[in-house]
Amino acid sequence: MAAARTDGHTRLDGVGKVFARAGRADVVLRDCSLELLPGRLNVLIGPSGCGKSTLAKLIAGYLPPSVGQVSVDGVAVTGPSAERLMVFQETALFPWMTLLDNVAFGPRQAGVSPGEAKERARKFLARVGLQGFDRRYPEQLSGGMQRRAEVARALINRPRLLLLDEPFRGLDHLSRGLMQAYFLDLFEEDRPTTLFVTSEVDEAVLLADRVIVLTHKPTTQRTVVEVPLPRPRTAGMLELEQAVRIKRQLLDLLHEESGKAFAAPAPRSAA
Ligand SMILES: Nc1ncnc2c1ncn2[C@@H]1O[C@H](COP(=O)(O)OP(=O)(O)OP(=O)(O)O)[C@@H](O)[C@H]1O
Repeated sequence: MAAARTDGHTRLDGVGKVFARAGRADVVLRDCSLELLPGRLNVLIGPSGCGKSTLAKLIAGYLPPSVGQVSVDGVAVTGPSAERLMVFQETALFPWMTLLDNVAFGPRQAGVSPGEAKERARKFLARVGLQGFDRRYPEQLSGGMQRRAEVARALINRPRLLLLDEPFRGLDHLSRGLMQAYFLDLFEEDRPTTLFVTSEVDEAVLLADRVIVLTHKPTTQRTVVEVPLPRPRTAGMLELEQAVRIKRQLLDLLHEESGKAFAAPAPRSAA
């Protein structure tokens, strides 16, 4: 296992996010302060609709905060950057490029020669079990394979920060398990600073070094739950007493926060 990366330290300080919807202010985040620790797999979990994707997009620089500041390694985030890469549920592979060209795209943009970029891309495709699929186009692959290619396409660039917004949502149980295993393998090799958004408690415990639990909307950090299970991780570890205990703790927190969401009146004021 390589040494963990030391960059990508991310902070949200007093962040608020308000959307205007049908003439009303929808306060999604309010006074939200939290940190993503470098070289660690930071998982973000919270009640349905609380603003997990919004938070990931603020860090990626796709959305500006209404108030407060987002910074990475002490530098304020003011827009998207190749140093902060985001993987979504929906495929973002270029449909007109082969898998190899899709994965080689980042290094090519960074000025790496075509031969070297393709060589590196082949290695990354092999690491996600897609050797032999170099010449296929995205539409010729299953959804799970497309997402594996996408994770390879992000990681090949060695971003300062890797953001994944429920990348395995909607996959069947077996495909999801396979994706998690490939992803763990990639993460444990390079230990990039990672934010992984999920709504699945099992997935959170299996992957995370630390789980950031969000409150109901208007959202802020409720608490951070450490997951001190050893690495490399395997799905079997979810049966360990320690894992079961953490899972129960997370479920209790989520039930509590989801319950509050039902009890709370619709927010009207700005953050
Ligand atoms: N671009 C936008 N314009 C207006 N409202 C938005 C926008 N993006 C998100 N919202 C609102 O912000 C709230 C939080 O949405 P978001 O998708 O961030 O939550 P989530 O926790 O990721 O949801 P889920 O659990 O369903 O994945 C929702 O009420 C949503 O309608």
